[in-house]
Amino acid sequence: MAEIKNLPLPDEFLDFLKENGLDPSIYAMADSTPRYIRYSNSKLKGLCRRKGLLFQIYGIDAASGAAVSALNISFGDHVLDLCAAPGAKICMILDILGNSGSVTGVDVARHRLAACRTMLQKYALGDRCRLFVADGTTFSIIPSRGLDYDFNLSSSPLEERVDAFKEWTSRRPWKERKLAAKAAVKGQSVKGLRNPELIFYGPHSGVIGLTKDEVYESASSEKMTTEGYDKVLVDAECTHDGSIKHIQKFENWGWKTLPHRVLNAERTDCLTLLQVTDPSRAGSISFHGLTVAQNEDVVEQFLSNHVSAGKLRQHAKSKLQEIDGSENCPCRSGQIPKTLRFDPLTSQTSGLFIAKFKKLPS
Ligand SMILES: C[S@@+](CC[C@H](N)C(=O)[O-])C[C@H]1O[C@@H](n2cnc3c(N)ncnc32)[C@H](O)[C@@H]1O
Repeated sequence: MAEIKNLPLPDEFLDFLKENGLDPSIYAMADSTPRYIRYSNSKLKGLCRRKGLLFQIYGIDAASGAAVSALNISFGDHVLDLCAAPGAKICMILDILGNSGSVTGVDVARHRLAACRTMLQKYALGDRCRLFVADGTTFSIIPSRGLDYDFNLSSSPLEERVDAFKEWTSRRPWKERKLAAKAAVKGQSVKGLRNPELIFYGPHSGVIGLTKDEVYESASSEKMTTEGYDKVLVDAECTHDGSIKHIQKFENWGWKTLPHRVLNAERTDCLTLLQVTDPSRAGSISFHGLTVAQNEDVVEQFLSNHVSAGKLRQHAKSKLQEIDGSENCPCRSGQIPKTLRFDPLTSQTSGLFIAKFKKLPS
């Protein structure tokens, strides 16, 4: 593939970069962007013990890895990944948690989340994971904390609980699929998105033994705060101008389609809405665009909505946090202190912006 600096970037895109104070040379390292992998030491040891030299590795961009590290995941955390597909970050989160806590992955794109499910199964990481096709801006299902269904302690055995979830299988009975399709059509919201639809759950995700009403119960914002997630990752959709890999795809898609696909104003506005979504407890957000409008401006907007519990009571106070270990990352500070920018040229990653917030007690 030719170096990206020699690619025929359309004038509109060059103007866009200029307007945003971005130097087109940030795309010059396209051909030499290294491939990154992550492997888990404990897993490596365990697997090596059991299967000789076999060990498990998977690819993840270093900047994406930094977005997950920013969460400072602790043993037992219940983590919400609001834009989860196709799933590189959710794999890393599950890998860090091991046999503790849980992860709930949400994405509006069913086909992308189905690809995420395939990845979880391929890497055997789905044990404590649930995947919901849902709109992250309105998602309000709390984590299941009773993660192991206890047949002995339960007052009614699994078979007696009408509608109770049993072990997940990709081969759902025809009747169940028909009912789900009917419910999905009924549940169309004003935005045209379906009500949450559970498309995968692991054996220790807390779903088995619960009824549909229990699994899909929508929590009040108060309950979401007290019983919600310990960490939230919002890997928001954006124009993707910061992603080298995305820009390279226009070689196949045609450069003329770039202004429509990347710079479409309506799309950008709608995405900004997601980017100001309130993470329910503590979380990091990461964006793949490089413009100030998609990054620092969103952080400013978020903070102004959350700066004072008294000012806007529907939002709890939030504070920007320092990202631990950032001194060892190939990134620089964003225009707002404590935020990080990985541009493709200096970081040799595919490009990312990261901000970390902590919800403060009101
Ligand atoms: C940058 S990708 C996420 C990449 C993913 N975190 C990973 O590590 O592979 C952004 C995702 O956000 C999803 N998305 C966009 N709007 C959404 C919304 N309102 N609610 C949930 N997901 C949304 C898109 O479908 C897309 O899969």
